[in-house]
Amino acid sequence: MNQPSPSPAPSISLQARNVSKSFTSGAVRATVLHDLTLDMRAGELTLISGPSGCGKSTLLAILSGLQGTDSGHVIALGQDLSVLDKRALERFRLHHTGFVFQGFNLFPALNALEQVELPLSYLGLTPVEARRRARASLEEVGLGPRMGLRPSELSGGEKQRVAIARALAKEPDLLFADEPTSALDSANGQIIIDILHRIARTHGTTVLCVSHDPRLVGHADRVLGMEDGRILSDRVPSPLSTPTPGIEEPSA
Ligand SMILES: Nc1ncnc2c1ncn2[C@@H]1O[C@H](COP(=O)(O)OP(=O)(O)OP(=O)(O)O)[C@@H](O)[C@H]1O
Repeated sequence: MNQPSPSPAPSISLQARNVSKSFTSGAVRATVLHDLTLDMRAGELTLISGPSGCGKSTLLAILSGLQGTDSGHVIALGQDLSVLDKRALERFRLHHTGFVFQGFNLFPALNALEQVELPLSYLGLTPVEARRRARASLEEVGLGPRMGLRPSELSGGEKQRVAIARALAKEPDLLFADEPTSALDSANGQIIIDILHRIARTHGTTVLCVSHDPRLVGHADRVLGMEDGRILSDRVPSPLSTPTPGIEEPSA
């Protein structure tokens, strides 16, 4: 009799190898990341948590190729980012990464559908395909009925959902979120982190989220505890038993 085949191990999609980073301010040089080595897997939401100033945003910026390392390497989707020139790095980010920030970064004059469509033109999609993807992404974050509204007509949580749809519509392999819930109340923060979690699961995206909000911990697949530029803990949190209100699981 055939044995059922074991489900494949999630693939490692993003690696930091002995990454160090320092900043100089006046006469003082401070090391912000100390020789960090990490592996992140596709299909998982990894949360980096830790106190203010411990180096979370710097780590996210380095892992996403926005900043370079002083020493060590970042290998993203098998590509060593340190060997890419500026142009190649920009192409890599355009085609493989999505970003969500604390401040939403939306254009005041554009409605939700236009916000999501705009960056897709840089990917060379036809207007028809861009519109299809933008609509699908907005539906996925629960904003189908509100895609004609401008930022001034949306709540903070809805604005962040537009920002997530904008990142998602690019179909990125790697999705980076820097404090995506810190401008939101607790209920909206949970909705946002659960959407990010669901994107990881349903699209196989590697989602890396940086936050100092301890309420998000139970919503991640993996939590890295950071202090003073070092990862001090790496754990799988206990799953939450109650679903987040306001967001339904997709049927497929
Ligand atoms: N471009 C820069 N120039 C000088 N110092 C910097 C620069 N970027 C970050 N730092 C310093 O590096 C340290 C870590 O900053 P970082 O923003 O990575 O921390 P964080 O954990 O994300 O903090 P927070 O939770 O407050 O956002 C801080 O002391 C910060 O002042």
